[in-house]
Amino acid sequence: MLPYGDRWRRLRRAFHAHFDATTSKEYRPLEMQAVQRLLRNLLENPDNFSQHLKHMAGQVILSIAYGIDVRPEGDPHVAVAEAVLEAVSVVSSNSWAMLLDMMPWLLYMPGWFPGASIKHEASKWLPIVDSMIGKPHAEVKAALADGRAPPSVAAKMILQLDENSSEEEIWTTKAIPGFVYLVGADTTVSSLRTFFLAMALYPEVQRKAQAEIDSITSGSRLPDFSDMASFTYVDALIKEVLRWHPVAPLGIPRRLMEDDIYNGYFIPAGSMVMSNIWAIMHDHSIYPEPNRFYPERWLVPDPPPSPEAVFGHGRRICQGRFMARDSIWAAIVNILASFEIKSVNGNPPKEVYTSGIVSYPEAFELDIRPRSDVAAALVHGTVFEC
Ligand code: HEM
Repeated sequence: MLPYGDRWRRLRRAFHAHFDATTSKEYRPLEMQAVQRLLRNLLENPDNFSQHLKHMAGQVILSIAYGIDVRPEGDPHVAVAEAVLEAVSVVSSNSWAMLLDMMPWLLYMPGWFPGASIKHEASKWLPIVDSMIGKPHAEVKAALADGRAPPSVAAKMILQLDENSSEEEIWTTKAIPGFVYLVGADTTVSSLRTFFLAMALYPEVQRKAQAEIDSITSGSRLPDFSDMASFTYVDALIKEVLRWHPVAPLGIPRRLMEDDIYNGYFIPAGSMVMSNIWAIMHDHSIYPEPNRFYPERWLVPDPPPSPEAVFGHGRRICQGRFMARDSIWAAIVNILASFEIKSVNGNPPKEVYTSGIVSYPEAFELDIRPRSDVAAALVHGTVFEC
């Protein structure tokens, strides 16, 4: 994570140009394409739903960031990116990232020094990160030189470079598309796994949402972005997915730039501060029965504040939130329109989450079937060929 300062501001501005509310809408066709592939995968192999979610998130991000048309199975770019995510999740779940942030000198300690195993860990995964970022970037450059590069964030950024571009500007064309995968894929997968878990645990919510979708599509087509304003209950369900188990329960750690006093406590400059997003989203006085998955809480005349805080706040608020919301929306409405999600043999999955910066429901099994023959035919019929 870059410290606050001019370089961070420039990076954030560059990111914003590709992921603000307006530009993010340009990615909707790519998101829908990945969702349709997800539906097909769920139809063919429902037990592997978790893997299909990873593939979907990978497809969305690699196509937006690099214009990569990922293979339906065994795509090498997705495989490398998944290895990186695995490494990131190991590092964050062991609190190494935080440890390193607090004590960066650990990197310079000899291997026998307590805590210095982080150096060994980092040395294992840094080359993988490098290959994840460096390889697709080189491919885009080569494709641009041949005049056959599809539109992508990387292509747009490379084309903006000229002979006067600084080292930092060149680095940014690599950093931004790579960063999108690092922060975007895992978070999207986590929210969608939470969605599956909630649907198995709260079947009456699932039924209500499906009834609303059917009332708009008559069950004769799959929903698309033009239906977005028509869904009220589904909208509330998605807010509840984000609130019920926030993807990053303690946000991303921040460091104080100057001394501060909060509630009478003196906090010196340089202290690390965490935002307890989980506590904000489980405040009894604002969200009664906070542990219950209850979309109706958003449908009263004076609803609670929307769960914006799950994306952080202030000058470091999540920059991918517009795109993330669209991907999650497209996946959830289409899954609800097409599939029945149930516990296996009436045994509800356990609501157990991993720790780490990004938190996931631990592995669970589901019984996922098409809602009808018509739903299965729609899934088959509308998949874009990749
Ligand atoms: C459900 C999905 C997501 C959730 C819940 C989420 C949540 C968060 C949170 C809590 C932060 C820390 C904000 C803070 O410190 O106040 C963050 C930062 C960030 N997110 Fe997301 N995120 C999601 C998806 C994405 C996606 C898809 C992208 C990229 C397209 C993205 C890009 C970023 C970036 C670039 C930052 C760092 C901002 C900075 O430090 O300046 N996120 N996200």
